[in-house]
Amino acid sequence: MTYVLRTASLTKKYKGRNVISQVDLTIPRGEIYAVLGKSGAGKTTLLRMLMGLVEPTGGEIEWFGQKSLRTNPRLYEKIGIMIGASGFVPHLTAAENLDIHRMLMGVPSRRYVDEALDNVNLTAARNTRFAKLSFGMKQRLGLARALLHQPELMLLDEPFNGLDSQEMKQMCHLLGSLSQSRKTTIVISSRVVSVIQPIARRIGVLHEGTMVAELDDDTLALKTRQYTRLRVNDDKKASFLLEQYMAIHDYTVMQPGLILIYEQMERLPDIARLMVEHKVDILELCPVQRKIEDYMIELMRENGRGPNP
Ligand SMILES: Nc1ncnc2c1ncn2[C@@H]1O[C@H](COP(=O)(O)OP(=O)(O)OP(=O)(O)O)[C@@H](O)[C@H]1O
Repeated sequence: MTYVLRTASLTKKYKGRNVISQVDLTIPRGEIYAVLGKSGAGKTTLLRMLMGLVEPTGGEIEWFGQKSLRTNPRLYEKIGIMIGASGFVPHLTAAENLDIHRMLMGVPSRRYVDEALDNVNLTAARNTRFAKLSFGMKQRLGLARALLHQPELMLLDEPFNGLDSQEMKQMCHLLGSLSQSRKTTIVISSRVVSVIQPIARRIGVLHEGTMVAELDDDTLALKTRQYTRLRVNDDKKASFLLEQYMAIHDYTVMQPGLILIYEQMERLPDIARLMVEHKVDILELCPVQRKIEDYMIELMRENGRGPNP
């Protein structure tokens, strides 16, 4: 497998305090990797180190197998960066701003500017001065700049900030299709898990500078799947009844009396009837859809780093 980006024991200290601690990442070509964490977790610091904008205090980063962007500046031709909508000239239009970037990146054809504007739905605003664009439009222009030169690796720090849900969906769709059609590798940071979950192949959960977990999409689907919660006075008898009368086998007895059932969600009334008919007392019976946000909080607690109040 070709790895586009790797870090080993990547660490950043500010004033003697670890802001990023020993982060190991291995990101293969074409993957969308999301760095998830609440405010202050260290996402921007991590992304800025990956962008070559912040010098690590310790550890290593490898881009396309090379250890330094400074001594290999041409690597930037393969990398698209988005840090909000900073660095645009306010009195130039959206298209003019992108054209500057096109020239800087040595992209020969103006067609790329039109294509980038079209990709982020900003064709109609191509002649609008940057200062007059809405916040969301500025964000989208930032993304257009990051993808204009068709980079192999995109590093996007909180690209969804300021976007409405429709715009977020469009951006997710665009990033998903870039990763599929061009095999673009995308590292994206966000505070909002529900936004990035649909497109991320893996999510790294960053908490107080430490990567507390890395979850692939199968694990996430499993951890957040729907189930029926059944609490009874006799879990052995209840389990027997579920298996014998309803052919339910995908369940776990979590603790004495508490059964989580992962199949036949629609048959909740049948479960109730079965238990009553066989004189099993039902103390609780309800469908549960665990939200991914709840799972993340649980994860942090498990790691002894419960979220701040
Ligand atoms: N230049 C700096 N000097 C000192 N401390 C810094 C500096 N940059 C970041 N920090 C600190 O590092 C920690 C992580 O900040 P960072 O901006 O990376 O977090 P974040 O997860 O991106 O947060 P947010 O979601 O709010 O943008 C914070 O405690 C912040 O105060």
